[in-house]
Amino acid sequence: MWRTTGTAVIGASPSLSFSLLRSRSITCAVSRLAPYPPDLVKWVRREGGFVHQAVTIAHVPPHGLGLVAAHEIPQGSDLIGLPPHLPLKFDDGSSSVLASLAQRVPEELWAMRLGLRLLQERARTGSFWWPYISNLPETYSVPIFFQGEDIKNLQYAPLLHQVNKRCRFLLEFEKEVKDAIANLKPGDHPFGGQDIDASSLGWAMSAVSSRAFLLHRDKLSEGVLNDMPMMLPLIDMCNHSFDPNAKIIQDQDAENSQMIVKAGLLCFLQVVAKKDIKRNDPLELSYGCLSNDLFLLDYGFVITANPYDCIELRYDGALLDAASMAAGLSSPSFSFPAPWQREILSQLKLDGEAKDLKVTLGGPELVDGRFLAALRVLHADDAETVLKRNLGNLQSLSSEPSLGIANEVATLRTIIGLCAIVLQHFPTKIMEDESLLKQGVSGSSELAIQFRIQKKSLIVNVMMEMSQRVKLIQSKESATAA
Ligand SMILES: C[S@@+](CC[C@H](N)C(=O)[O-])C[C@H]1O[C@@H](n2cnc3c(N)ncnc32)[C@H](O)[C@@H]1O
Repeated sequence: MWRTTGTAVIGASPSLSFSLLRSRSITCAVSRLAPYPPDLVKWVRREGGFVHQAVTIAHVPPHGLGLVAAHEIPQGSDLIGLPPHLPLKFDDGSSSVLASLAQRVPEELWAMRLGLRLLQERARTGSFWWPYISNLPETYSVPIFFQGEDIKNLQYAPLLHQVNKRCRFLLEFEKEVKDAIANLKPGDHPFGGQDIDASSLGWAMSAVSSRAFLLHRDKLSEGVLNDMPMMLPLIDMCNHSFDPNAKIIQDQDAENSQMIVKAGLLCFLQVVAKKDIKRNDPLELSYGCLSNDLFLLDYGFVITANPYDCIELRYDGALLDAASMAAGLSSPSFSFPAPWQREILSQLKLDGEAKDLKVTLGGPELVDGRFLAALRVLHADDAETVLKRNLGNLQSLSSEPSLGIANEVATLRTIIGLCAIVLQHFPTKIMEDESLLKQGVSGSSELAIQFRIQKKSLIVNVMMEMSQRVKLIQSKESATAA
């Protein structure tokens, strides 16, 4: 039953630290662990679950497999209901060795904890979950499996940092796992005597991060719902959309012991149609309002024009001085704010002991509120006017120019200047990236290039949006003056 997931190659590129390169191609996303896995729909029904008669598993290029409606399904219909014993959770049957290994996994890499459990079931002969596990993809297109060169090709430091952190963790965790299981008796071995390496750990972590759902498990004593990641067979065949036609419903009523009765079956949770679904439509869920960084890191894909994508910047006075000079503004004061301006920067947590200098551009807000307020304040020279204003209003792009037209234009032009500087720091231009894609590249290179194109497009969009605002403000001003 156990199939090896390839070998880890450390430091695949001379300039980048780590990658868990596999020997297999990552583009073969549809290839499953077993060549002919059992029918998942039949298994779920046999185990007491409910599957709408129109729900089928099909190829949904380029997303791999997905659920598709074989005929029309009206809004509100029950699509899938799972009984409580079908989800794969960490606690079921996990040994003490597994539990102590799980404790060594940092909170942010929670997927690795459930991944240990998945590896345990993957190795167990006759596992109850084999019909589910055998249907899982054999490989994942997440960047921990990219060639070192493709990690570098992402061209975006915050993501490079995350990828390297994950790779480093997996390589260190491999040693911890090997040490923990080295001298165990065969009966105590959590992975049935199988060897575990960074690559198999990476496979399990990616299987979980790309498929698990955080669900309410039980209410703590204070009545607070405790979230727990679970793998939901069949439901996790749904692909992602920001405008999904299906949603997951879980009964949150503890008195009701988290059960829903559907079609005479006792279900732990269910998927229902949010809209009327047409014949051949894919059934889609929303994985959340995530940036492309998270989609790529956890799921191995990138969304074009993702409204939740953003770029992370570090608030830096010298950089902002350069940005306002690039925008043609004279005497910038970002590097040496006046005491009253520093006081406001501290309130915005962009100065002082509790400072958090990470700011963002893009996403629904377009410009990070704290950052926008700081720019407005630092372009102002009259403390009295600024101190009369509400700090909340200063953080909003939608409000009227709160510190006057000249201040607003200078603020927006500084953002445009900053965007120009950030764009210049990317080693390639969008046009070059697009022509590379046209030439044809490997699956991981394509993802890396798509990712950086999206980051650059986002910056261009912010620049365009800011320029439009400048024009609008100036035209309003000249109309008033006329
Ligand atoms: C929960 S699984 C969905 C089932 C999966 N397509 C399969 O073949 O098993 C999530 C994975 O599906 C793919 N996927 C889902 N939604 C996608 C989307 N909107 N664009 C690209 N790939 C998507 C990605 O490979 C992702 O890691």
